[in-house]
This record gives sequence, structure tokens and C-alpha cells, in this order.
Amino acid sequence: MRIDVVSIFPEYLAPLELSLIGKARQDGILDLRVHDLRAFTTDRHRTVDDTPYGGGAGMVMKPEPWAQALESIAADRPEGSGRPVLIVPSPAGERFTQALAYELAEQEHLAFACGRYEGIDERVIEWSREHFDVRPVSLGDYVLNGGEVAVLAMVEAIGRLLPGVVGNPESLVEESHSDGLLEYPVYTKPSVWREREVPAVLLSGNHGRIAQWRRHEQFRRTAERRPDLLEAFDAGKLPRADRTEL
Ligand SMILES: O=C(OCc1ccccc1)c1cn[nH]c1
Repeated sequence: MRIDVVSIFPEYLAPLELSLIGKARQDGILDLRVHDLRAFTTDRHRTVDDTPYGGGAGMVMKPEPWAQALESIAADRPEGSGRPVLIVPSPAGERFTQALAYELAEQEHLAFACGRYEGIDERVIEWSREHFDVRPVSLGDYVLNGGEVAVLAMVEAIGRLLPGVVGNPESLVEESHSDGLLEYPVYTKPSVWREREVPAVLLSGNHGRIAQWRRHEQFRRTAERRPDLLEAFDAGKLPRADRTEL
């Protein structure tokens, strides 16, 4: 998979050189390139923002540097890949979910546009539809100062689903949201820790009962913490993420 990220703070994406995503890049599973938006400006001050039409506080990101950056990415796309998906992190986007992570993990080429200030001139989003499948995406109902943190989260959530990135693909199956429910609690040695014991069923060796206990714990936790997920689960509206193969 090829991933391009455009940001005025490219160093914000440095953590993607570490750990599993970093290794996936070394192994050639992930071809991730970070671009400095200012490299696509033409004025002496490398200006990327200006005041908003219609007034209001804050600044808006100018359209031309974005068009230059995105055009160069669209032109340099991998052989035979379809239209790249352009993901624009934004509080005004569709929710990022495990199901969307699986959907994006099947794409050949993803591009991420990191907005700052009050956002990017809306005409860039419209213009981009010529070259990209444009998806404004929200991590959650809160506001960040820019899209970079959201991109770190999404690249990790998507990258770890790619074949060969996590050691044991089995570990992708039994995790929160993989089956529409929250995950069960986990324990390791010692069996008694500060006078707290591990649930006896887990030491029983009875795998049927263990699986039953774990499933019950998933339902109990989901009902307690995320009743919204339980309704979706009960309605049979399992997310697309309820698949193991990729
Ligand atoms: O704040 C976010 O994105 C950064 C951003 C983009 C455009 C203008 C301001 C800030 C965000 C919140 N949930 N998901 C993403």
C-alpha cells in the first residue's frame, strides 16, 4: 500500500517510523511518504493561510498550495492503481470505525490532507474529486488543532490490518469491535496479585467454558459501557469489520 501525507508539520508524523508501522515500511509492505505543504508554495514567505471570507476568527488554508501538492501526488501514483482515496481528517467528517479501517486497508493508494487553522478552503475538497475519492473523516466529536494526530491514529489502525504487519493475524480477530462487541478482560501471571485472583474459569483448562465466559464478558462490558454498540449488534447490523480474512 502507498500512503501520502501532506502537512505543514511533517515532523508530527515521525512516530510512523517506529514499531510495527516502521517495520512495515522497511519491509516494503507500506510505502509511506510525508510531504511539507510549504514545499508547494511560491511566495517568499511560503504562505499557506489567509483570512476567511465572510469574516470570523482564525485563518483558512489557501487553496493553491493544496492543489499543487495533491496534483503531484495524483500524478505520481503507483502503476495500475485506481483512483487514490483522499482522507481529510475533520470534525465534520464521517466517523472513523474499525469497519472503515478494513475498507481503507483494501485500497492501493491513500492520501491524507492534514488541515490546520480553521480548515482548508472548501473548493479544494470539491476540486480534489477530479483526482481522488474524497472522504472527510472524523476520529470523534472533539476538536484538534490539526489533522496530524488523527492521521497517526488512522494510519496505525489501517496499517496493522495489512497482511504481514502484525505477527499473528489471529490477534486481529479477538479484539474490540472485530465482532461488533467490546473485548473481554485479559489476565496474565501471577495468578494472585496484590490479593486479587484471576477468574478461576481461566485456570480451569476447560476451553468451552472459557470461551463462554469470555463471550459473556463481552456482552456484559458492551451493555455497561457502549449500549449503542449492543443495539447495533442485536439488530444484526454487524460492522464490515466482522470478518477475519483481508
Ligand atoms: O480536529 C480534527 O481534525 C483536525 C482539523 C481539521 C480541520 C480544521 C481543524 C482541525 C478532528 C476531530 N475529530 N476528527 C478530526
